Amino acid sequence: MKYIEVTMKAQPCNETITDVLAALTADIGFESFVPSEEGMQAYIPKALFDEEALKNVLTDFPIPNVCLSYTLTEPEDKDWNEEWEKNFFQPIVIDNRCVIHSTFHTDYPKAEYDIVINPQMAFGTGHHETTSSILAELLDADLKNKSVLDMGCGTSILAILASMRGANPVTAIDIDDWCVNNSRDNIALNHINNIHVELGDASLLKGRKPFDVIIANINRNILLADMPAYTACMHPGSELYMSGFYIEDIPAIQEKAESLGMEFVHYREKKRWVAVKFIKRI
Ligand SMILES: C[S@@+](CC[C@H](N)C(=O)[O-])C[C@H]1O[C@@H](n2cnc3c(N)ncnc32)[C@H](O)[C@@H]1O
Repeated sequence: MKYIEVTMKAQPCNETITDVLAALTADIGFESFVPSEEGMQAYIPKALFDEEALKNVLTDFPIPNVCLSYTLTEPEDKDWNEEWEKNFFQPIVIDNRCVIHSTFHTDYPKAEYDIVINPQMAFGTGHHETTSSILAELLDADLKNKSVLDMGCGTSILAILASMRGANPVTAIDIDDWCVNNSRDNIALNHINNIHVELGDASLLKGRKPFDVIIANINRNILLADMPAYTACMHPGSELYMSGFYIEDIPAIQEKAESLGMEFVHYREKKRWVAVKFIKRI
């Protein structure tokens, strides 16, 4: 898949501004973000790129007195992958229990769960706050023999940890064929054989048997739109973990979830990004 690289400059520039910029551009389809001192580079599949939507995000930027500009390039897939792997992906340890590294890392800490990810263009190395918060939730959850669905699986990092923690069977779904292929590679790299990967969205869930646990790290608007499809394949007691939105989005997410018979359990916050846990009651 061809990606567009957009270099955005903000004046002034700080972490809050790049976080808000990442959240707003994620809502219009951007998938990967690399902050810099002057702003950030963001990546979007060429097929999804809508320059007018980008201009609107920059024009309507909610933080006052920020001057924003952008330039576009179309990087070669291979160059981008090599660049990203060399410069941006360092091994990461979650809660002292789970290490995530790539095949090109030789020196990384040992941990109870050792996950190998070659992310290429897919989202999900454990570095983003949303991924690490859900990984931490999965480390705390009882997943033994539970059926798990990972919606918006990206690299399938969450599905892989769920499987390592005893979940069975595991289904991983992503709307992006690059992520589906990358998931299959990562699942094989980790010698896992109970994750079934599918290309598509929430419409694939119609008529499915209930899952014991559903994980969805996507974004606020997609979660609000797709939550009815998720809860339609849950039973009383099923757990739903969601991330990809900010702390101020919790009331909207909670209201929707409760209208679908879900009970709020708790949330985790990292740099204003949150992961929430719900249990289906009816
Ligand atoms: C924020 S990434 C999360 C990746 C990974 N699960 C993680 O936690 O790091 C969101 C993923 O959702 C996928 N996605 C976007 N819209 C979707 C939809 N409607 N249904 C399923 N997947 C979707 C994107 O392609 C992307 O891989």
